[in-house]
Amino acid sequence: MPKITGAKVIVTCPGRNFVTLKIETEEGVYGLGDATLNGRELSVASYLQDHVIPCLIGRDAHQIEDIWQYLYKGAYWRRGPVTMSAIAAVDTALWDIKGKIAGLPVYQLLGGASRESVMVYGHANGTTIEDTVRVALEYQAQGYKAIRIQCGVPGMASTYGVSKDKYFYEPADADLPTENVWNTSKYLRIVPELFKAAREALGWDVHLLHDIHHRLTPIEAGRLGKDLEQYRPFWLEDATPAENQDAFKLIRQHTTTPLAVGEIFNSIHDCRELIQNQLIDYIRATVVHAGGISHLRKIANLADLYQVRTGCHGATDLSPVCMAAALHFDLSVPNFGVQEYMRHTPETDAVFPHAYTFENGAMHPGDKPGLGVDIDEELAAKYEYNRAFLPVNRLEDGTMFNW
Ligand SMILES: O=C(O)C(=O)C[C@H](O)[C@H](O)CO
Ligand SMILES: [Mg+2]
Repeated sequence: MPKITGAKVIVTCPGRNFVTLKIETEEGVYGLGDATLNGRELSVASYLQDHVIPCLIGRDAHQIEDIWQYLYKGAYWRRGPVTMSAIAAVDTALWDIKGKIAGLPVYQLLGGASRESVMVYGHANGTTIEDTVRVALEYQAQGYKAIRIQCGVPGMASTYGVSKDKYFYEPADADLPTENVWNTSKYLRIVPELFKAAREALGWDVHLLHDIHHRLTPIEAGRLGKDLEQYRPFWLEDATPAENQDAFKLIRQHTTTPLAVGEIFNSIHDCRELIQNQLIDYIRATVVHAGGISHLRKIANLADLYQVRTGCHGATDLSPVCMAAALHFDLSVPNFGVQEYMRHTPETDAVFPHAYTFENGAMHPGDKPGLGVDIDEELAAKYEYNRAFLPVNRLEDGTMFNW
């Protein structure tokens, strides 16, 4: 049996911080897991270093489910983003090891390919509607079949999803949280205009997505969903904070616009009622924050019973290790919807060489044994950790709000 002989946590910052777990076995086979939690990276690094790795040594790397249950139930203090990101990293690394030993890409271990490739969506953003539509046309020209559109709001200095850089979006932008300011009514006026212009320019054969990023009340989300129905959005994401899963009942009463939620979920319990009551259409949970491949499969299996499809989170703060694992999952899962794909910078790609590819709006994980991703530890060591916080958000009167 492939006994675990060691494990290390590699923190590197090629433009942004990433936390990677590397698990080694006595046969010399090692596996990688992404453990990056944007703005709280060192919490997960410590959780792994101080509370997980000592418990892994000597275990059979093939026993993925038993180790998962041990780390989940053994913690006593269950769930939460730090714990579940740490468990995710272990789970992902063990699937990597199992694939390498079997000589198979991980998707083959998950039941094989259920499709030729994985449809992805890119991020078109701009300070004005015209800017955003112009960038969306560039994505369409690159073959993207699905494009997220986010534009600036007149009268607001900043808004979610609009960055200086057109391709590399990194919200964790300062050593202490940047303070953003928000105005819902200005936002609600511009989004229908954005979709109108986008449909006129791009036509109807491309999927258009939008991320509200937790900033509306349920009734405001119902109104926006209704306003946008004529433009057929593929989904409205994070329409309202989802701690209260019942809140989505109110949105559902007012609109048929599809709803996606879950990038900040870390276990099946965060979305069970949303799925069972068919309050959402896509579940955004992903490998790195929702307990790894093993737990994400359980979420997807529940979702499949209710015709809810996957739409895994894939922002730049999820490392290429997570992207590789997500693509193996996406290729195999029966109720696949779409995969988010925010490109990483060349520096990041150099630290994490990988087999996955993009072509004509779709991706494939490749057929290398395991996940098909590696880490160049020497290069990673050149990029020191650099503390960076996600912004916070206040209303114009100073009230603390949702970022
Ligand atoms: O990619 C998305 O849909 C996001 O909402 C990006 C998040 O703001 C980002 O991952 C936070 O670190
Ligand atoms: Mg989002």
